[in-house]
Amino acid sequence: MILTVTLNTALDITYRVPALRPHASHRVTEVTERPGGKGLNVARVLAALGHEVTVTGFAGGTTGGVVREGLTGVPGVTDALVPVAGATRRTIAVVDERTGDTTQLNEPGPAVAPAEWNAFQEAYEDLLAGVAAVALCGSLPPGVPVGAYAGLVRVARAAGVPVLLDTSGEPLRRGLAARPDLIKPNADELAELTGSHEPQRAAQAARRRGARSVIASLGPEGLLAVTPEGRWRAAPPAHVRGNPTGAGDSAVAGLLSGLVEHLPWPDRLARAVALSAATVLAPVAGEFDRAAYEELLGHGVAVTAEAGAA
Ligand SMILES: O=P(O)(O)OC[C@@]1(O)O[C@H](CO)[C@@H](O)[C@@H]1O
Repeated sequence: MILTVTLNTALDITYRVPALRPHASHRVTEVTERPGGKGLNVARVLAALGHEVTVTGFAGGTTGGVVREGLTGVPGVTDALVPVAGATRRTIAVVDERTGDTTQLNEPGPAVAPAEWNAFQEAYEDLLAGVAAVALCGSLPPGVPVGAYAGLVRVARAAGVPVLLDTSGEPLRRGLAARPDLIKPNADELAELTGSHEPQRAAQAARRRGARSVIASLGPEGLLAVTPEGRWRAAPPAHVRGNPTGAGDSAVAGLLSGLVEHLPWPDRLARAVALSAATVLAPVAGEFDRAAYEELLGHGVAVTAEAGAA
């Protein structure tokens, strides 16, 4: 069993428009709605790979109800979301059909009361018993303390559960000090965290600040892994075009599944890159194209060792 935490769950709404233009009114040609927030995306991909997953975090209001309803039909996913009085947020992705570019608008999320945050922390401790790994994913809703992830990392480590942290900004900075096993920042998040725009150097700096392993996602160039066991780059065969929403979450699912299956790093990275690219190729944001995934895993992804000590 794997646990994913999404404190700021979302109802992800994707609009397709012929062309997105500022100041203009648009006719939406297609609308899709699905349960979102990074940890829920990670959970769906893990379940599709055959893992049993429990999801927790907060859900409330009508949107929270829609999110929970949407999870009921997903085999392998158990809903352990904690109720909150405020309404779960919506996020809007607007896809420009002409260019394929996506513009993302994320609401802040519900205000979480101190009693609700305490209830979550109690539930989290109970859920950690017996899980093989936990992923802490995404932004924090208002009211949740900025050091929340640091606390959740500490509790997981005390319980002996490997912990992956996928967030940004101050919550990431504070979370690092609690020494997570793995972080998966993108190049911008890593630069913001460390002040270095050179991914190798920035990843090493993030390790010095507390992360055991750093897997930097470099967009179309794939992943850079800096770990105590070595350094690797993993890249898809060619530039993959499509909607990148959820591609990072699929990479997290690949890394986490590889961790609990005790795969060697190169295999974990190949899986993460193949899943990520197959998510970009899928027509619906946050889902992956299984045929493309298998094809990429078979021949497509190149994993190369990098020189230098980890
Ligand atoms: O606001 P956050 O929590 O950072 O990101 C939320 C979000 O944009 O990330 C996912 C894609 O990675 C979407 O499902 C989701 O709505």
